[in-house]
Amino acid sequence: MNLSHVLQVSGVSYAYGGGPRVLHDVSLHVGRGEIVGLVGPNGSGKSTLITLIFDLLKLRTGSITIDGAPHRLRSGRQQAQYLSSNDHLPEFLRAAEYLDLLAGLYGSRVDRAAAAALFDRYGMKGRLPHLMEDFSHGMRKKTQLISAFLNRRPLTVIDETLNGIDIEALYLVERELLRMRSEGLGVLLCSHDFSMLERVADRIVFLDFGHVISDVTLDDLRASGRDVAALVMSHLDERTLQ
Ligand SMILES: Nc1ncnc2c1ncn2[C@@H]1O[C@H](COP(=O)(O)OP(=O)(O)OP(=O)(O)O)[C@@H](O)[C@H]1O
Repeated sequence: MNLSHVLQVSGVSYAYGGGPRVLHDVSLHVGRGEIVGLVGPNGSGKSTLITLIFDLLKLRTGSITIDGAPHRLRSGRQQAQYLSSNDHLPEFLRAAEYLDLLAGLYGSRVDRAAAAALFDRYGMKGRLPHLMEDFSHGMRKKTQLISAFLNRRPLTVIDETLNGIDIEALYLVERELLRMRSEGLGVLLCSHDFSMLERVADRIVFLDFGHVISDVTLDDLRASGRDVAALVMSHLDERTLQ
């Protein structure tokens, strides 16, 4: 086990029910103070992998540790937070109550002043006491993100959460992710937005049909004269020709 990794996925394979395998011997890691972009075509297995990391699907083959602890144990699970791709938040809660609920999961309390300042910065001034049923799609996503910024776990996994937020918020989120990195926190960022990944990620893991095709640092990718789109497209071209 490498103690400098906040996430270690080793030899994970998975099949739903009696179906075919959708993940094949997947290994990847996220280091402390590292942002890793997870990319891959639709159906390549990104969400399945994330669901396994958070023990929402039962892992049968391989192992996963979070901050050095098995992902199934409370000690591991409490070190990670997950921002899902959807905007399904408990609508009967006020935003402040939602932030309290999530902080409570990690045994902490919300810093009210910090929460209000973030709501203000993300264009939602005065909305903390409001029911989330009145929030737009982008406001729900920003509320999820603000919760993650307040809770600051060693590992944050973001599954397409940035879709649908405005450009100003995206800029603020990118800056906050870089700040988290500088604090030694790890982020697994699953996205189809390659230009955003190129601005913030240190490394890219590319999945296709449940296989890790490539695990490369942005520095090495740039040194080879390619970008993330070129990495993906060259593989898809090869696959088509086979
Ligand atoms: N609940 C399920 N039951 C059976 N098969 C599933 C289920 N969820 C996903 N799959 C299959 O697993 C494979 C991987 O799907 P997954 O959702 O993990 O891909 P993804 O990379 O997250 O895709 P996208 O970019 O579209 O979100 C696909 O073949 C999909 O059909």
